[in-house]
Parts: sequence; C-alpha cells; structure tokens
Amino acid sequence: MHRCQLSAVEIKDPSSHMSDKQQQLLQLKDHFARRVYEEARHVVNSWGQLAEVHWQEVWFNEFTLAATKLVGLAERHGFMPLAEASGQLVAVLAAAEAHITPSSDVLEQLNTAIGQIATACSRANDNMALKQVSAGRKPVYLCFNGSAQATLLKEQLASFGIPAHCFANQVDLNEAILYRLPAAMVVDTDFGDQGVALVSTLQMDLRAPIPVIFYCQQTPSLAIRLAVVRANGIALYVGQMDVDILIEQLIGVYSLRSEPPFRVLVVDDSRAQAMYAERTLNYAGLFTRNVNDPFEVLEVIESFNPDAILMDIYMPGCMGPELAQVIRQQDKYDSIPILYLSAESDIDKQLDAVGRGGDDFLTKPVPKTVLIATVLNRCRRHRGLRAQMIRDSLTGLVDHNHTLDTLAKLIGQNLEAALPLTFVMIDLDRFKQVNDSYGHAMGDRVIRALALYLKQRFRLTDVIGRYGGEEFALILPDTDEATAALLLDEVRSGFEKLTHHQGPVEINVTFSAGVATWTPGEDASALAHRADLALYQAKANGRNRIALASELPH
Ligand SMILES: Nc1nc2c(ncn2[C@@H]2O[C@H](COP(=O)(O)OP(=O)(O)OP(=O)(O)O)[C@@H](O)[C@H]2O)c(=O)[nH]1
Repeated sequence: MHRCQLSAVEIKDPSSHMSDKQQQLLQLKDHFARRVYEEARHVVNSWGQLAEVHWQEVWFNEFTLAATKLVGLAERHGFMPLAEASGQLVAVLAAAEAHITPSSDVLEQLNTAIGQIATACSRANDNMALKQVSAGRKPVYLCFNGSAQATLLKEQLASFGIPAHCFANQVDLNEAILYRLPAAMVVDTDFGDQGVALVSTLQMDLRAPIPVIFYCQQTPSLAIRLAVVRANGIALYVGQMDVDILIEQLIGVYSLRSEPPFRVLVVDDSRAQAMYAERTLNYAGLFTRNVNDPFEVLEVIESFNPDAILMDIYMPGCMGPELAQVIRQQDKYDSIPILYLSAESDIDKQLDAVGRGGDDFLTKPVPKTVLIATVLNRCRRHRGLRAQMIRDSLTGLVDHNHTLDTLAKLIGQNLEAALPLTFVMIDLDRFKQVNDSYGHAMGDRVIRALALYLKQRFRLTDVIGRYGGEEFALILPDTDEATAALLLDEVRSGFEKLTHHQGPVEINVTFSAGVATWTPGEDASALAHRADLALYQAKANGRNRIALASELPH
C-alpha cells in the first residue's frame, strides 16, 4: 500500500492533558448539547410537517410545545443564539392560530425563525465545537456481511462528523434498533441473505420510514429494484460503492433544513384576486408577495427574488404580456417563469400572451389544486435550471462568478449594518503532484472531498464556492477575521487527517488559506485581492497554514 504524506503537521488531542474531573465536565456538556440539539432538530422537523397536515390543531399545539421547550433548554444550558431564535418563534406562534393557514408575512417570520434555529445549530464557530454537534447526531447503521467494507466506511463517515455503527448480523441490528433508531441505514442487499426484505419488515413498524441506501454487488434483477423502492430505499448502488456520493447523500439526510420555500410574486390590480391566489399558494407552504401596481414590479422582483410570477392580463396602464416583455428585457430575469392567470377565454389571445414572454396560461376560475400544482412545477424547474447554471458540476458548489456576485451583494447589504464580513481563499497544496503521481481521477476525488468537507463544516448562511480548479472561496457573513482564522485552522487540521482512497492507494492532502475581512469602502474585487495576497503568503510561509490579510507586510 502506498502512502503519501504531502504535508505534515503534528496535532495533539487537547483532551489528553485534562484531569478526570475536566473530562467528566466535558462529557456532561456533550450530553446537554445532545439534548438541546435533538430538541432543535425536532422543532425544525415538526415545522416541515405542519404545512402537510394543514395546520391541524393537534400538530400546531405539539409544535408550539416543542418550541417552548427548546427556549427553556437552550437558555438553561447557555445556547444563547438558539434561545433567542426559538424565543422569536414562540412569539410569532402566539399570534398565529391553529387551523388557519398563516398569511405570507407570518409564514415568512416563522420560516426566518426556523432558519435561525437551523443556523444556530450548524454554527461551527459558536462555543460548541463540531464534535459536540455531531455527538447529538443519530448514528447511521451500516449492515454488511463482511466487516472490512463497513469499517472503512465508518472511518470515512467519522471524518465528516457522521457517527456510524457496523452490524454483521440481523440479531444485533434488531436489538440496536429497539434501543435507538438511526438517521439512515446503508444495507447490502445480501445482508443476512435478505437485506431488502429485512428493511421492508422493519419500515412497517415505524411511523416515519428510515432513509435506506442499498448496495448490491451483482447487477440487480428488476424484482430487487422494485423491492428496494417498496422498502423506501432512497438509492441503490451496484458494484463498487462511491464513498463521496454516499457521504453527500448522508449529509443531505442530516441537513437541518432542506430548500427554502418557493417564492411567488402575484401581479394583479385586483386586491381580492391577488389575495385569493396568495392564500391558495400559502396553503401549500409557498411564500407570496403581491403587487397591485404593475409599475412597481421591477423593484419588487429585485428585492423579493421570486421563483415564479403569477400575472393578470388586463391591468390599468400596462397589459400583462407587455409587462412580461419588459421583465424579459433584462437577462438576469430571463429564466423566471411567468404564468398568466386570467378570465380571458379566447385561445388566440391566450396564445399571443404566452408567445410574448409567458410560460403558461391558467384560465379563471382555476381549481386550487391545479393552481398549486402548476406553480409548484414551474418553481421546481426554475430552481433546478438555475442550479445547473451557477453550480460547478464536479462539486455542486457555486461557481467563481456567482461567488463574486454574492460577495458584492452582501457587501452592498452590509453597508449600513457594518457587520464583519470575511472572505477566504483556499488552495490545495502541491496539487499538481497529486495529479501527476496518482492521476486526474484521484485529483478529482480530493477536490470533491474538500467540497463536502467545507459543506459539512460551515453554516447555511455561509457561501462556499469553487473559485477555480483547485481553489475554493468562502464568504462568511457576521464573522470577524480572528474567528474565521480559528475556524479555518480547525478545518485545515481536520482535512489533513482525512485519507483519500483509490484502490490500494491512500493519500493525505493539505490546503492553505488566505483570510481577509471587509473594511468599509472596499469593493468585492479589492477584498478578494487581499484574500488572494494572504493566500500567497500562506503558500510562501510553507503551506498547510492560514494567513491573515491584516498581518501582511505593507
Ligand atoms: N484533478 C484535477 N486537477 C485540477 C483541476 N483543476 C486544476 N487542477 C490541477 O491543479 C494543479 C494546480 O497546480 P499549481 O497551480 O501548479 O499548484 P500546486 O501544485 O497546487 O502547488 P501550490 O499551489 O503552489 O501548493 C494543476 O496541475 C491543475 O491541472 C480539476 O478539476 N481536477
């Protein structure tokens, strides 16, 4: 087995110097952290279910109870950002009513509070270390007949903060499941000779199915594929398992919040009509904003950033199709779907409207279910296409242009608040050597691993971009230079310990980073330039280190 240590730094485990008492205290803190984070997770998950059950009283009450409990727990154990966010949630809930779908404004306030709870949980630079966050995580159960593959997988998952337990037989698995349900399972279809049937039986007894990823060594028959679907399998891998893809999927299972709700702009001069469309869409959990004066549309599109526009045809001073053409004049709005909602029943006029910048035509009166389904479909396609446009295909991260655009936008928003905003450039060390010695495929594997590692370590509000080939960029809002440097150093030291496998080859790779915090008056490119200079300094100082722009020689 080849082993290549491209750069090495000795890192000691800080807990090795602690007394027994200090260790006990740390364990106790771990325990409380777990309780607080599990409660927060419960609140976030219940929120997802509330819209599905149409705000039924019993769910609403359970959700309110969970949020109230979280405030108490978070306050008692000193998780102040979490206590504050859940306190806001309880305050908004007090003004909402069970049974009644909240208005878009209230929905947005609730969602903001939930977002803050999720963010507070995933803040790696809070007082809580990542280790403690992952201690609160439910484990993944790995079920393979042989132990070698499961052990390797367990080690890799641990590097990403995902706890896992291996099971070699059905009896041990059943016992473990009685004790604690896993966050997800990875199961060999041959596990105990009948992996899929086993999972199927298990899922029947559960209120909510466990996400299961199946793995099949031989090409599976259609019967097996069908059985996997029926056992709630979220994926089926055949042959060699790609650990990176598996980890990405598991990170998805763990992520506290999925996609933010879709946003729909309703343009109608009739307030009553606009309100009807809004209520219908709010009922399905979509955010809406309405504009009654067509001349205000451009301004609202810029601030509201809709995933779709629902537009009337006949409005005073400006027809819907004319407005659609005005919107389409700007490239950046070209991909937003525009759906007309009108009583116009003349097919020629409908076709003309769709021909002039529209995507669909819905004739009033439109059944609520049709309106919801059509708008949801358009929103989903829009998000999907946009993600393809701005994301890098190897890592799924946003590309160079989008990173810089976002930086400029955040600087613009930050002008008044003047909160710290930090930009970081990261570059893999001696990466040419990795490609030259082990091939491009291994290089790509390392790039994907770093992307996953960063996604796992940073908050939902942080922006992670692939800046160039082996270069990454981070935008860390509300983070000062010293905090960013500490955080980056922790990530640097974790990443260098991560082993990248390809066949019999195992390597470790390091990175260097340059950190620069925005100074008032500075634009995005000047800030990025300072981060780049700091990165250059980190490389010049020997690599596998972090350099700060503020400490650069003038
Ligand atoms: N596998 C792979 N390699 C890439 C990709 N993009 C860029 N590279 C390679 O990354 C290497 C970057 O090499 P250099 O800029 O010379 O720097 P380095 O070897 O990393 O050395 P230092 O940055 O000075 O530590 C080049 O060999 C590029 O071909 C990619 O998407 N996949």
